Amino acid sequence: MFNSFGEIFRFTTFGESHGKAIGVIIDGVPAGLKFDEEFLVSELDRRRPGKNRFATQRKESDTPEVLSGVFEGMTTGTPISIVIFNKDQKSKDYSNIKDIFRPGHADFTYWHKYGIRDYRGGGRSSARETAARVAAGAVAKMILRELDIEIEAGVVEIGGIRAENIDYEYAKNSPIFALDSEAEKKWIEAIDKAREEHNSLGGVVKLRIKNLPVGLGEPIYYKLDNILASAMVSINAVKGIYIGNSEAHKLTGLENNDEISKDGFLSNNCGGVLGGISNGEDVELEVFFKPTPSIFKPQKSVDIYGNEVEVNLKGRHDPIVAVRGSVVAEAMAACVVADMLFLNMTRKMEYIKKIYQ
Ligand SMILES: Cc1cc2nc3c(=O)[nH]c(=O)nc-3n(C[C@H](O)[C@H](O)[C@H](O)COP(=O)(O)O)c2cc1C
Ligand SMILES: C=C(O[C@@H]1CC(C(=O)O)=C[C@@H](OP(=O)(O)O)[C@H]1O)C(=O)O
Repeated sequence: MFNSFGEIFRFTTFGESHGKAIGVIIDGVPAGLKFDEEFLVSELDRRRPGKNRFATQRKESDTPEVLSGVFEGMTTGTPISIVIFNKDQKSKDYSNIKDIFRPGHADFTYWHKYGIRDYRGGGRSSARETAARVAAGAVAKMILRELDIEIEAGVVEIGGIRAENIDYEYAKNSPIFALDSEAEKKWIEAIDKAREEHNSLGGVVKLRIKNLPVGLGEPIYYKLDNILASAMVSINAVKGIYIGNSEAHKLTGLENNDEISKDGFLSNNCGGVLGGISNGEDVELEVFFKPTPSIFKPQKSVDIYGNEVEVNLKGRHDPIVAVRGSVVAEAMAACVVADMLFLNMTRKMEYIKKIYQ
């Protein structure tokens, strides 16, 4: 596979935003891993909608039910399936846009591709699906924890306002996962203003992976940065990523190169990846989210019959996607790293010999 992930640790999600349930089936988890259900619940809680005014007001508890793959608190090596039942759909809110395409959302492309569309809350294209990804990410994190690999993320930019001081600890208790307490005040004002004006904002998430060994990633077809990029851009509303210093393209070679001493690298502009392979430094990236497409302002569009119409939306929507998106980005990074670790093992004779000794 050239540009995707899921060679060994892989998952499939299912379900629609207003259907009965959403869920995930995870393959490739080794047997004998302690399954921390409390942690799974807490990860889903970090992403869940309806928690505060910075998120959609849809109220879902996102309580997971583990259906398979776990016995007496341990993984069995068989597929782990997790289901989350939808509780607060309010599908009627979407009846007036049943035949109309929302600007910026996937309604137009789904209709033209399939000729049939679950219009209730965007169906499969709704980021409700990302709850299932966070469940997969929680399982990946359970594996990574055993190896002291940690993944942290938070918001570094909202509405064009950039953080000046990055503090990952601060983000853990911020209602908007802000990486900077000063910027947080300005961001909250900007989000409140956008909500009052029935508009939305975009943002950037910064993410780091700590304690990775040197050597994860393959030289051409399965580069660590390539696969991280693919995983991140697969998240709804993500339009790009940057590996390492996002100002690097403005620097000279001398400024940008990370010099090396016998104790290690003297800087980390490369974001922990050289030639597609981890170099042992923190892997750092930025993830760019567009503004939420569903806004409460009249906009021009067409219906499925080709008539020009004015769109007026109801429903409940995030005033900014990047905030909850930061939890989804962490989950996707965890899945990529778990997969890369297992792949790395299968590509080294010394590990394979150890397993068969
Ligand atoms: C966590 C999260 C929450 C989102 N919430 C909303 C929302 O409330 N309303 C909306 O229109 N889009 C929301 N989106 C974005 C849409 O799902 C996305 O823009 C849409 O599927 C079209 O895909 P694209 O933007 O990648 O082209 C959210 C995305 C994420 C990651
Ligand atoms: C329900 C969630 O977020 C949803 C993401 C979303 C979208 O279009 O992406 C649209 C809104 O919901 P609906 O699908 O009902 O239109 C959000 O509330 C969730 O994250 O669990």
